[in-house]
Amino acid sequence: MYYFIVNPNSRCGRGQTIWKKLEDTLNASGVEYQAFLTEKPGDARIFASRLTSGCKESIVIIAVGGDGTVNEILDGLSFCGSITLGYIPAGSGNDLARSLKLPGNPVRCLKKILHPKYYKLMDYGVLTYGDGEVAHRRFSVSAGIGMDAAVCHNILFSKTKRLLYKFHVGRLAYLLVGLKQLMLAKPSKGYILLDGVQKVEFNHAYFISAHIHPYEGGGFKLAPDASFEDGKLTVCMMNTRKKRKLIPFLACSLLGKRSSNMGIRFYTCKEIMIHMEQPLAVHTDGESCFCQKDVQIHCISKKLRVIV
Ligand SMILES: Nc1ncnc2c1ncn2[C@@H]1O[C@H](COP(=O)(O)OP(=O)(O)OP(=O)(O)O)[C@@H](O)[C@H]1O
Repeated sequence: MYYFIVNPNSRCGRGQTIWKKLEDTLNASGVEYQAFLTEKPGDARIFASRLTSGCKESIVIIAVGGDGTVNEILDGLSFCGSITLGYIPAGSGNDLARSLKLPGNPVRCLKKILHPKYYKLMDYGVLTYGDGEVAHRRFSVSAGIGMDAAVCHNILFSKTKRLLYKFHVGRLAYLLVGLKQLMLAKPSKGYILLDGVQKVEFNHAYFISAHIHPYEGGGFKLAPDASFEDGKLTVCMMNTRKKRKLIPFLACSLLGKRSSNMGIRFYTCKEIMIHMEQPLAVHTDGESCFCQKDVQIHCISKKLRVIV
């Protein structure tokens, strides 16, 4: 039995069309499946939780949607028995699919899942935040604080994105929101603590992102060396006095090239504590974790079995 968790609203409604095609293929192939369609944010987490809590048997869950849908599913999983995750990208950014090199065609992706040849044990990250009540949120691709998260927050509630998708230029929304946030962005003082021992202070950080996979924000290769199988986070920190230095860095990232920008620093660690002097936007896989001054992020090694 295959369990599908589908976000019909992903890519501004394209998820619904993609699911129709997948349903036709599934019905024609005669495989046994059950589908759960989300109606609102948070539903994918509830479905994943219901399917896995207390389940000691092997289970295959297939996510149909964007990185946000995978994020919610991962966040809802109870690792009681053996869980295998299949993923059919139907979102706007699809950074996980890009990194795993999954087929762009949803039906081809489905066939790959129904006849799997390769599996990978993937790391995932956990972000911890909150002063009084501490909250945890898992992520599969990346988590960040600062400008990158502000872009994600803005995109989540953007009306322009929906309009641009109607004209098939949805990715332009990321660029426009990115430019707006670039103009608004203010650097912050603070420090990071790597693996509880290495403290690094900074005065002009625009964002700090911790990666399991190299991409973020719909194709920005912020952490080219990130590996999802090394049990570690690759941390990317943009710390510069000159805001204009962000432009060549982001342009190189979008082109998938390595930047020689002096303001960018990379670290590898199992866990990181980030302190910012003022509350800044925080995201996990593009999903909002509100504004925070302090967050902790750690990596769980090779826990999630994924069909690739
Ligand atoms: N039925 C629904 N209606 C409205 N929002 C939904 C629904 N189901 C899920 N969501 C929310 O939609 C958001 C985005 O979903 P998702 O990431 O799958 O698509 P996307 O934003 O198009 O893709 P990407 O994250 O790859 O850019 C998530 O925050 C999720 O909680």
